[in-house]
Amino acid sequence: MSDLRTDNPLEVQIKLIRKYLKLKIMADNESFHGHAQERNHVYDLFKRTVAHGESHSALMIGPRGSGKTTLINSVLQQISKEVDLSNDAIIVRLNGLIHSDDKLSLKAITAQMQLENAVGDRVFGTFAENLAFLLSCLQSGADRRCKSMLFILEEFDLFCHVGRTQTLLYNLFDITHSAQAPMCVLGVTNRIDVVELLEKRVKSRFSHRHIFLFPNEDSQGAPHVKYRDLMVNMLCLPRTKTVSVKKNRRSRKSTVTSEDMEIDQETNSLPDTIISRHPNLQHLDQEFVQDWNAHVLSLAEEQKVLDCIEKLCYYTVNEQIFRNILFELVSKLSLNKPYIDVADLSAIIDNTVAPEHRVKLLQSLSILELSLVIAMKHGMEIFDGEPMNFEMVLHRYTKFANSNSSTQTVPRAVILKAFEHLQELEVIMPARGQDHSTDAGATRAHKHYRLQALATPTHDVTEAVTKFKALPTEIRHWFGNSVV
Ligand SMILES: Nc1ncnc2c1ncn2[C@@H]1O[C@H](COP(=O)(O)OP(=O)(O)OP(=O)(O)O)[C@@H](O)[C@H]1O
Repeated sequence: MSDLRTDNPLEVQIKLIRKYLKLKIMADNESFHGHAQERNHVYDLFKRTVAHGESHSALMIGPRGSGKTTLINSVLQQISKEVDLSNDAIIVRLNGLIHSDDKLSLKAITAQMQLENAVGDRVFGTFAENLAFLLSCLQSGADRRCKSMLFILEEFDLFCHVGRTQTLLYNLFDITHSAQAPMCVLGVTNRIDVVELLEKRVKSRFSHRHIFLFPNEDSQGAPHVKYRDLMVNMLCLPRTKTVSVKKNRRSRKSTVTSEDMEIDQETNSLPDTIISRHPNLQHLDQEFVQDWNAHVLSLAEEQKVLDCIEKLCYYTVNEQIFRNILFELVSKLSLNKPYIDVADLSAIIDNTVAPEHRVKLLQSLSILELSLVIAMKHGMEIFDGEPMNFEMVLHRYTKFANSNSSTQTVPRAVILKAFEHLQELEVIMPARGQDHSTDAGATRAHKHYRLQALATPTHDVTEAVTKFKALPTEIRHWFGNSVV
């Protein structure tokens, strides 16, 4: 409430709008749209497990930010309204990034099943024994009915990583395969080849049920039109009934001359769970809401907005990135700027995509990698843009490092690794005639001697070095003085 203490009613409303929209864009991880078939599939698996005690396993595969987790949350939300989820089932969520070995996973499973006390000081011979004990603890009631288990394994590919035993997966899939207990194991990943990572014994117990979530696959029409509609639904504020926006008397920018335009009310409002945590949001003035919605609709009609979104879609169709853009846009709202500015949208999209991307990539390099880029830039300046090989770059870098007592000496193998990483990132690329197998000489040449050229414009390197805050001063000086 404290941030709403101001006398200016317009300012209060803008703050409320900003807060509401920020929550809607970022904090709402339950409202899912599209992919009805895939969603039904997951719903079906979970519902059968919880309501009929069946056992299932499946993998959900889709690129980053395609809404995999949101889909699962929305399904669980729906099922919780239909059955008593908290009493009939236990949901265990594991993440391959956090639960990096079987011991940690088992600890998390025990904690999420609330069986720490039951386990106590007990020592188990094998992983399977431990898991069987946990499951037996769940059998309750006169008929020894077992609670259903929903295992959601995020970053599933990391559970099958090289050097990691797949005991957890083996045991979970074994339970679903032999239907020992009502259990659904759902692995979530962005690696399409994930099944290839499974051990033979694990693979044979997996149901091979795949649920793919590819952006745009389920929608007709161009992605930028879909995103434009998403923008309208994200930015519009909810009203009690289906919204009918007429040209508003106070909306200076509104170009909506049409009769009524409808806003999809289902995806438009925040879930009650979020609203109840922020009671202030109910103080939104309906007149402001109407005015704001008219503004958003008029924005969506502008050709420039569509062009900007089309440009973004050319580079990426990741909804998470699009939401980040909307979030930044909403954050700019203030008393001096009560409406969304198309110029801001354009600038944010430009910042998100090229050419700033290259500068950001350079800034994300390690100090050693950036030093090699600088060494290469100097070398190419001296030799009139001639490409250089690893030995030449190494020579320039070592010369600088030796003349600078504060620069750490790095083993040659580490420098070579950094050089190869630059190649992978395509910051440097094989010089012409070096990249095709037809050039037998070049392919036969040892990798240390293959000629490489800087693939990034030098002004990008200059910009990256200038803006690189953590760059040691001597490297900054070296950059400005190629003779060293
Ligand atoms: N179809 C969708 N419906 C609703 N929100 C979506 C959808 N697709 C993406 N999002 C939004 O995009 C963001 C990322 O979604 P989410 O975390 O579910 O993706 P993910 O596929 O699980 O990503 P990761 O692979 O990184 O775990 C969230 O803010 C989510 O609300």
